[in-house]
Amino acid sequence: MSSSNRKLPDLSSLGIQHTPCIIYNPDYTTLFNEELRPELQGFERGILTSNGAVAVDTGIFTGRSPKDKYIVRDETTRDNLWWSDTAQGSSGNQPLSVDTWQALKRCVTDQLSGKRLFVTDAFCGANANSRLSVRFVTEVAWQAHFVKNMFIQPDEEELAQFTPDFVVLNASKYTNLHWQSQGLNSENFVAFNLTERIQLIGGTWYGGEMKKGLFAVMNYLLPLKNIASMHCSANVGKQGDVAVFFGLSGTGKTTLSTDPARQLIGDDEHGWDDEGVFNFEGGCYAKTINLCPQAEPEIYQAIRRDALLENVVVLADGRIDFADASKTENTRVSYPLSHIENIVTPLSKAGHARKVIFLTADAFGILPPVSRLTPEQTQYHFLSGFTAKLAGTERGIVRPLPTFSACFGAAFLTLHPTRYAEVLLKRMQAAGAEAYLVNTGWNGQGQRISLKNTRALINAILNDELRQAPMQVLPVFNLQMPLRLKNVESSLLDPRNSWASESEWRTQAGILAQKFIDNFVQYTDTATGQALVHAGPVPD
Ligand SMILES: Nc1ncnc2c1ncn2[C@@H]1O[C@H](COP(=O)(O)OP(=O)(O)O)[C@@H](O)[C@H]1O
Ligand SMILES: C=C(OP(=O)(O)O)C(=O)O
Ligand SMILES: [Mn+2]
Repeated sequence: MSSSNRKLPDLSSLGIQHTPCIIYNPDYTTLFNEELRPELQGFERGILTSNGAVAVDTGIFTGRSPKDKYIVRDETTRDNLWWSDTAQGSSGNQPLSVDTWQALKRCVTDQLSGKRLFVTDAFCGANANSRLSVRFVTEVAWQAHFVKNMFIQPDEEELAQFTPDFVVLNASKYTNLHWQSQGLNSENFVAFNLTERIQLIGGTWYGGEMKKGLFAVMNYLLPLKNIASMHCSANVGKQGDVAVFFGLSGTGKTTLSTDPARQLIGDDEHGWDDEGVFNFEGGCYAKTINLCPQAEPEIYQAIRRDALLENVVVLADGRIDFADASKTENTRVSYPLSHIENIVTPLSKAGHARKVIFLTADAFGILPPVSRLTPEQTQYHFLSGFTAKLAGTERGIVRPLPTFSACFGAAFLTLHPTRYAEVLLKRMQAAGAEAYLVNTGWNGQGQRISLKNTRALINAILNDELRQAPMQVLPVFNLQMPLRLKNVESSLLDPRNSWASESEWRTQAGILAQKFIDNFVQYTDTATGQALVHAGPVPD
């Protein structure tokens, strides 16, 4: 049954008792057979699709549930975490008492006791000196498959020496009926204890909680070691030129980093240390809504045996209807990096980044498709993290919602945003990196810029055409944008052209500028923050 002959892990020290059977580090064939077992019921059951990949439904939760996320407030975290209940802005880190943690842990370990369990050991982080050795315990086969796809798979030798330094206990089948008396948000919880180094999951089946959960843990550990921890994708060109693409969900990190002309490092979570940029993950998690084989051939072809589809509609003949959003807009596929042809191997790492691209999906039609940022604007826009939240990835978001998400990933930050800005700035300065803002969103007519045009703009950044292009300055936002580029129509470069008149653009730009200013107030209690205000928009 298990692909590893090693001694089975001891779960009783975690409080999990009477385990009749452990499927330990299952290989892909074992997982495939487990997921398709005909007796499986409900959300546990996989369906074989015509391209060879298994598809599952993740239940009521088809996205993360940020309101159900908690971190134990104790000696480890009390003074250094970015808590949700401080005056300095609002983070997603809701404090949990040690007592409630213990109660939740008991419920989770009770749920997992006496069950046939999947145990998966994997790394988070490509570098031995900063990676986490994570043990995932789940009842559900496809959850083990998800983490096998998304995290870095140890080789046989590494498995033989594997000692977990973080444990994820996933009790997605458990419902917490005591949530009200415990002062929690709902019967679902995603809870972290950084002293015990354990994540508990109850109620939600969404695999993204494990993926982004460990990202939040890396976001805690790495900046303390002066390593930048970044919500970005990354790739490297033939000359060894590394680019990172920051952006909130749906802005294009996965799509735009998957570029046949450049080797992919990773699509979502990276660190930047003295050697360069490295991936935390071993796989990609791509959106599949309206996936078009012509526009995104690499991702389309990655959907094959060993990939795991989520919440897609599978037709009677096994084909997938990628246009069907009836379960969710956030249909997904996870696959190991090896499903993409042009990747960095054997480790997903490369040198220092020369280009830092901030992806924003502006739903207001105000920001230019591409602009070049000064060092101050880089810090300002990194701390602001403006974008529109797209439907699907988070519970309750059904239409694009303008939002400011610090460091383009506030939901995953464990420390105050300025910590990430400081480390990134240091790394960028040392590498002589330049920053650009790329708007992958909508214009004044409500049309989204085409993938083809965004790709052309990204190429112009990466091949330095944009550096040499004649520039003009967009008023209000004071952004430097190119007047002409070879492979895109010039009129597209100035967002004002998509409005009926310049004055209409100006009116709306003023409204958006005010939102930036209101949001930035949270940073103006320090001299550094004060000094950055002038790098932001100035309404008329
Ligand atoms: N101009 C564009 N740039 C990037 N993505 C676009 C564009 N137009 C449409 N899209 C679509 O938007 C989605 C971007 O999502 P994705 O790359 O998964 O974002 P992220 O990885 O940042 O969450 C994809 O479904 C992609 O096909
Ligand atoms: C999986 C996620 O990442 P992204 O949408 O950025 O790819 C997420 O935010 O839950
Ligand atoms: Mn992505």
